[in-house]
Amino acid sequence: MESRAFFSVIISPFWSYSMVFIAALFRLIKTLIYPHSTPTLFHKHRLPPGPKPWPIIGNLPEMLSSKSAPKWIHQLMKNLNTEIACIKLGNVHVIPVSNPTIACEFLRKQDDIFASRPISMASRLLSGNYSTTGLVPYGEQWKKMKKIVVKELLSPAKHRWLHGKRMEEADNLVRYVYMSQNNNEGGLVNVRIATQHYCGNVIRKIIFDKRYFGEGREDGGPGLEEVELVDAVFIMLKHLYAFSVSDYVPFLRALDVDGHKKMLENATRTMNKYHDPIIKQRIQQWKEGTKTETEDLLDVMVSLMDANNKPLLTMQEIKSQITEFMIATVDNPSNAAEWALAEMMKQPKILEKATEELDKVVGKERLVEESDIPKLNYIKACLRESFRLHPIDPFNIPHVAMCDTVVSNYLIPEGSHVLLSRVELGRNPKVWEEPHKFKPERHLRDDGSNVFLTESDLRFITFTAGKRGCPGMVLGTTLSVMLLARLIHGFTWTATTNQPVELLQSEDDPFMAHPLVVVAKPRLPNEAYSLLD
Ligand code: HEM
Repeated sequence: MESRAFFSVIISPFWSYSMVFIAALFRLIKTLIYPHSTPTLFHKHRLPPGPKPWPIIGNLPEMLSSKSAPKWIHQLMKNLNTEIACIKLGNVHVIPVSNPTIACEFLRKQDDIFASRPISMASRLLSGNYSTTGLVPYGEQWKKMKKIVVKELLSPAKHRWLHGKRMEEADNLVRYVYMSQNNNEGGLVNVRIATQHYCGNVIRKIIFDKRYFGEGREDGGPGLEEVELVDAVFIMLKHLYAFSVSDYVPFLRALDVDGHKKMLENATRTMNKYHDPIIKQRIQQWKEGTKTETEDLLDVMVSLMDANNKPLLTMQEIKSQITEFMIATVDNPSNAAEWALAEMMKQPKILEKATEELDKVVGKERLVEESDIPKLNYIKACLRESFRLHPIDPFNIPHVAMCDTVVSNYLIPEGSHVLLSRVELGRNPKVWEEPHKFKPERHLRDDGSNVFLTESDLRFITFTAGKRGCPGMVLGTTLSVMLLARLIHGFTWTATTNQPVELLQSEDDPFMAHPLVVVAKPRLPNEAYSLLD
């Protein structure tokens, strides 16, 4: 009798409707929080450790009250004693990582799942509404552009084809430093200007076959136009993936609360002002048949045809891909060379060893050539050390999870933004002995074999690995090595008495706090520089 009463309660219509309603409510709430969740993963695994999020806004209040989002994230990981964390910004799970084994799980083992990029105000603006390669979420557009970039624009054959243009700029670099001489005392050189503009000149030269947009300068230095353009590139870089609050709180988007949008629009306008007329004219020339010879990468882009003999790239794709190449080329090599030279000046034995290598491989009768690069292992070790210790960005470009998955036994929900920490990977004390010391020897191999700038084990970040790995590896290596090698081989470098070299990082970004301004004196016989006339 009692059991009959019990079952009649259980199955009474009121109770069964209530149970169904409660279950549906739970499911709705969960779907709102985790729109595409995989139930078993959510049962079995926890999110990586992290601060407790507020409803809806997540940990945005803590992030906004910190001076710098990257520093706040890194400090938080230290406080939690973790090498992988989960921070909620609005509805987005942000997953910072500072351990190479975990980093390899994301970018090598589960590369297919993490091959997308976030949607953000800055990436949309800079990529021309996602018409490029690097800033574009995974999909057909990315596949199309990556194929073109790898096979048509940055292929080994194109790299060889563009050798002459790169060498012209390597000579211009030496000319610019050489022309700073007053008398036998040497000349004062702002190394940051020399390195940033060398990179800007090379990419401009190989794309547009042009180094100056305006009159230029006698000494080979940047004109006003080039200064304006490179400044615009660094504004773009600073505000791309810069934790803009409106990316996490959609209803704030129209307000541009942190002013990032305005700054990016101005920078884009500057770049377009110089690039657009050249691109438009070139497209016209090819259309009219007044240009038929392929002389630079812009010609290659304009003349690529699809199966129906129609242009493969739209004007927007050409414009935006060129902007992306500019952003991708200028920052890493210039920053690595500036920091490397400063570190080497602080440890003269290292500078001496690098100079000895250069004299042995190149001699003193000529300047460094690209064909010397394979033999310059110590120079490459110095550059690796600079990339490890002084990365230009605190984090790698974000990768986005395309479905729920488990990494390092933690749940990583679909849509998570994975941020490999360039700073903390390179300085992880479990991986690197004396992590804060500039010690190029750690990158030399016992058997004396070739040193590369690539680091596929992700113990620090240069070009990363996998689907979204950098397609500019060869060009990036060439630029970095030629830059540092030519500066060190061609000149002796000393600090001025009133401005000693200080290895101090800027509060706001990964640059040296003060540009490296030091005295350069030619160290080769005059004949070695004669080709520069
Ligand atoms: C030393 C120089 C360079 C370094 C250290 C570097 C580093 C990187 C890194 C870390 C990424 C992101 C990889 C990832 O998401 O995991 C990347 C992507 C990319 N880089 Fe580079 N890069 C360099 C030079 C260049 C150059 C010269 C170009 C082209 C002119 C270039 C074009 C690209 C492109 C298009 C992507 C996006 C790839 C994709 O999303 O599929 N990079 N680079």
